[in-house]
Amino acid sequence: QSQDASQDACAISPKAIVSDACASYSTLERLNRNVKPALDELTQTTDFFSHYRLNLFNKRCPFWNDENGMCGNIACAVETLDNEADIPEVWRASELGKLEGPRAKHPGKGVQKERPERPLQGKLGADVGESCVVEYDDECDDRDYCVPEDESASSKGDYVSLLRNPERFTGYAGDGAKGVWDAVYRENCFQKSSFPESAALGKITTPKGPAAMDFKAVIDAAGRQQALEEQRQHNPLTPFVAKTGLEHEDECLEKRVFYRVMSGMHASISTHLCWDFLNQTTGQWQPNVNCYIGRLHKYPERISNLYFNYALLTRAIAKLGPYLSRHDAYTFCTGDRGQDAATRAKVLAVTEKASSVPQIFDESLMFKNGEGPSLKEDFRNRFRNVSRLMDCVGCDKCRLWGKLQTAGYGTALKVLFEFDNNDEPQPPLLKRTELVALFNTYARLSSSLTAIQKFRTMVEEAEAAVPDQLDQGRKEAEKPNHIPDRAKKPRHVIVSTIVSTSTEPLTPAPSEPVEGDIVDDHDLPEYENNTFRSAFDEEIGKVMTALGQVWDSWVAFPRICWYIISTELVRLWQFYIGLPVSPRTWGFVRPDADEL
Ligand SMILES: Cc1cc2nc3c(=O)[nH]c(=O)nc-3n(C[C@H](O)[C@H](O)[C@H](O)COP(=O)(O)OP(=O)(O)OC[C@H]3O[C@@H](n4cnc5c(N)ncnc54)[C@H](O)[C@@H]3O)c2cc1C
Repeated sequence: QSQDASQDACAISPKAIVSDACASYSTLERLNRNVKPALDELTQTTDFFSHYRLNLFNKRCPFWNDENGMCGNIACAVETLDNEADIPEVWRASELGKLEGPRAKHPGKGVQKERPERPLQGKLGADVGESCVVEYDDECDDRDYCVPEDESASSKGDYVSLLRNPERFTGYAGDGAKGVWDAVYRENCFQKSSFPESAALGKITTPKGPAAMDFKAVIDAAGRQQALEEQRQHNPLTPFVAKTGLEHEDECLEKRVFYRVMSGMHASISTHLCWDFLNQTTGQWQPNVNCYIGRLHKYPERISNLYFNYALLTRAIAKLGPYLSRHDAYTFCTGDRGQDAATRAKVLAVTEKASSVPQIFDESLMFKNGEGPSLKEDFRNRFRNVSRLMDCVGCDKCRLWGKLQTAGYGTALKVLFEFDNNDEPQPPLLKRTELVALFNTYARLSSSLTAIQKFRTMVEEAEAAVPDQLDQGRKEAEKPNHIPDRAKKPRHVIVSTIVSTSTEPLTPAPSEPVEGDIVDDHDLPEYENNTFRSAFDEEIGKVMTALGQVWDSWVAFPRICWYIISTELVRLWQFYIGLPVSPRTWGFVRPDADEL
């Protein structure tokens, strides 16, 4: 397809290229409703796609000493959840972040050669056909966007069950988590002129090499990111305006796409942790609207990036369909033909549905014009650095999903940019881990889209409920950012009944309305502290009013005494000289409860 034709096809607005994906929000939501059942079926009912191999424990963070950021140690847990000692052990951050279920080690080369029919050394569980899970060692490819899992580790890692370790709230927060996100966004600083190629983070080849210095070299760029963030905070609360990444508008498409992929991944993780949030008061897993408002609803651009990622992955999956059906090399369960055919059918059901919206994202526009071609290598190296950064995530479950999702996006980029490369007619074959990561990342985005829609409904319901109860004028004056008080209240958000539109696996709908939130105020994100601040201000206001009343009564006291004495003297005189006595005009009255 020609570039001009695709530009026309994308021309949904005068600034067509800025919107980057050629589909509206509602089109993507409709598509998601169509694809999601098949995608859930694939990722939740097949052994092949519900187990992932990764090196979770044997790789150290190559960029800094990450010991302080580890959620496994109690210091991190105390940092994120105050009074942790008072919380039952199973709800502590260090526990929530742990992996569950049996794990099996990747077989060594010798074992693979000797006993290919029964390759795993560990046990994954009775229901798992091992031949559907194992991955044979493949050579790495220059065209990879992620670092191979065994790059710096002696072990090839473990297979873990994704179903037994859902992505959800873990309590991982504080400097460790923030440091990783900051470093991820710093990778977006493509500054070829001021950032020499030799210092590019993508050139890091050894852990603990020049990387730490390079991070310092780009620290200025973080200031710009902060400025953008402040700019974002002033966005009006209209989450679905077509205002997609405007602050990146001056950048070329490639740089914008890089930022969007990172931000969209971050938004998806935030969505899942808000949707599957642990209420430590009741012990229930449930959506936390307040968390959603603070992390996503107030930032339409983040939601837009999430939708952009959905479009990007949809395009990659659709593009992969013909390759998966054509190439015999893709077997999903070696040694079990029946299961192989069943899994293949489920894969193709997803790729077929994903192909139902053509022109969803046009990758042919990337790395073509201007500085585009020279950016490709840089883009790939930066993406590899992000995948290395995932080893700095100090919480097992978060690291699992962080690694899986970066690998998933890396695979999508590989499919988009390397599969029809005219210079290299032979497309690279995908490894098992890449396929599993790609489809599970797509499933994550799919769940995020569903959760975002439900969250939006909850906020709308909360907004609609407020005018009945409050005077409209007072409400507008009191509501910062037009978020209803009920929706903003930090510790007592009532989650209204969730309208279920699909067989959403993430939805732990509460049986009855319960209060949300568990984090203590000093560690709360800004949005939650804002509400604490307003409550504090309100209390101070009441104290000041009370002090004013006490002061007024002290000032009035001599006057009141004089009034009582003088009227009583008049009444006494009237009585003494035989006149009718005037009725008493004062008395002792107890204040009622409201006045107190
Ligand atoms: C790879 C990774 C995986 C994680 N997985 C989990 C998990 O599974 N469960 C869990 O409970 N926690 C997880 N965390 C932690 C979680 O993402 C947050 O870091 C944590 O909840 C603290 O949130 P926060 O409000 O301080 O801001 P953070 O989410 O840490 O964000 C840091 C800063 O980045 C900016 N920002 C936030 N969102 C976006 C966005 N979408 N786009 C652009 N900028 C943004 C904001 O300026 C914000 O202040 C993970 C962290 C990482 C690094």
